[in-house]
Amino acid sequence: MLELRGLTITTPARAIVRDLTLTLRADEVTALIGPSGCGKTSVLKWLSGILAPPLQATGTLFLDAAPITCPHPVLAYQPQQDALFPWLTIAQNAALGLEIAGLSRSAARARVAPLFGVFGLAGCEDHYPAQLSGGMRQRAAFLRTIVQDSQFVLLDEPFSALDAVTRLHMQAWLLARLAERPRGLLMVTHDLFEATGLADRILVMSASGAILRDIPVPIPPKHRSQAALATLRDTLKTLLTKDPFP
Ligand SMILES: Nc1ncnc2c1ncn2[C@@H]1O[C@H](COP(=O)(O)OP(=O)(O)OP(=O)(O)O)[C@@H](O)[C@H]1O
Repeated sequence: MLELRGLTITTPARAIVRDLTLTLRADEVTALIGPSGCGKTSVLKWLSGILAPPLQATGTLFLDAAPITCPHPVLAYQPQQDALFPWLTIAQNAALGLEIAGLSRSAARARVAPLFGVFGLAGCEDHYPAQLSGGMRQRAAFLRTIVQDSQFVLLDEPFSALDAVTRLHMQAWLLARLAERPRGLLMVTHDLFEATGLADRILVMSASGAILRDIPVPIPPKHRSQAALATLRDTLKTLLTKDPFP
């Protein structure tokens, strides 16, 4: 279990996140939703250890009740921008996280290779990021993140650049993979269909940077239909539109 206690993030002008506390279970998908600019990305950046000045933060993170500092190998992070290295090929980019974690180059390449076809990237292994579409780059960045062994995965709008059909394919792949090997996911999304379709719990942030609601999704993923989730989506929409701007 990951427990974040008392996270406050400030710019030189104001507090954007205020005394935020949340827990992530190692086998649960948590969606983090909230108005644009309320601080969702900043929370993920802090958890991944890359929150940079002028933003300042105080807060404490516990892994199974022991304090840890970030970055920490238990957490993998996919930023909102794909952050692929432009001078590396897609195969090199995809394998990078595994190599940093200590796998040999050949073992890392062998681990990522089967996923190029699954993610619609077959034939692009030796291309550079600039040669790919935005959606392809986002899938390559997702591949680089999800192949890592970290028990917790932070995803910042991981499918936002994908067309509707590809997005459904990637979501179905992710659910199937999580059913095989449960992991703790924290996923920022603006898509209420995505949040209700994938998550076990939905955290709603307020415009003032606090957790407004922690809402369990009571239906197991394989039994979720659009109709069954409509009421929950309406509830979320109401919460989000009440206070739309920070
Ligand atoms: N480097 C920075 N300097 C000053 N303010 C910043 C900086 N980075 C972010 N902010 C401010 O912090 C607030 C939270 O930004 P953040 O990106 O975390 O929000 P968000 O909820 O992820 O937004 P969105 O949903 O639009 O991606 C915003 O008001 C933003 O302008």
